Amino acid sequence: APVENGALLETLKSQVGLFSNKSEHYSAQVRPPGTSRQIPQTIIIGVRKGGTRALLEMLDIHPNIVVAATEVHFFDWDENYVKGIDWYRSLMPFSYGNQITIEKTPGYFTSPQAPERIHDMNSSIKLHILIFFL
Ligand SMILES: Nc1ncnc2c1ncn2[C@@H]1O[C@H](COP(=O)(O)OS(=O)(=O)O)[C@@H](OP(=O)(O)O)[C@H]1O
Repeated sequence: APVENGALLETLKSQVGLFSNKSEHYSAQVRPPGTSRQIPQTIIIGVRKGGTRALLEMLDIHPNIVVAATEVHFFDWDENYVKGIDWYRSLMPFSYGNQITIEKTPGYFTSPQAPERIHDMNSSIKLHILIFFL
C-alpha cells in the first residue's frame, strides 16, 4: 500500500536526529569553512510524479549527501543552459570533500537535449530514474 510519504519522512528525520530541512541549511550564502559548491556527481532525472522529491529528501538525510534545494532545469531549459556551468554550480549547496552533491529535475528524462548535455559535462555521471508501479 502507498506510504504516507510526508509522515514517513518526518519520522525518519526525527529518528536520525537531524534538523527538518538540511537543504535550507546548506543553501545559505555564507560558506562554511572547508566547503565549496560542487557540480552534481549524481542526478535524479525522473520520472515526473514518480516520487523523485521523496527520494531526494530521503537521500538528504545521509550525512555524506547534499542536495539542491529546488529543481534546477539546467539541461532541459535553453534559457538556463546558456548561463553556463558556473551558473549551474552556483545553485548547488556547499559541501565538504567527502560529500556527494545531488540534484533532481524530472524534466531531464523527457528533454531531447538533456542526454547529450549531461554527457558533455560528465560522461561517467550516475543517473537515477524512478519507475512507479501501481
Ligand atoms: N510512497 C509514495 N506512495 C504514493 N505516492 C507517493 C509516494 N511518494 C511520493 N508520492 C507522490 O508522488 C507525487 C510526487 O512525485 P514527484 O516528486 O516525482 O513529483 S514531480 O514530478 O517532481 O512533480 C506526489 O503526488 P501528487 O500529490 O499527486 O503530486 C506524492 O504524493
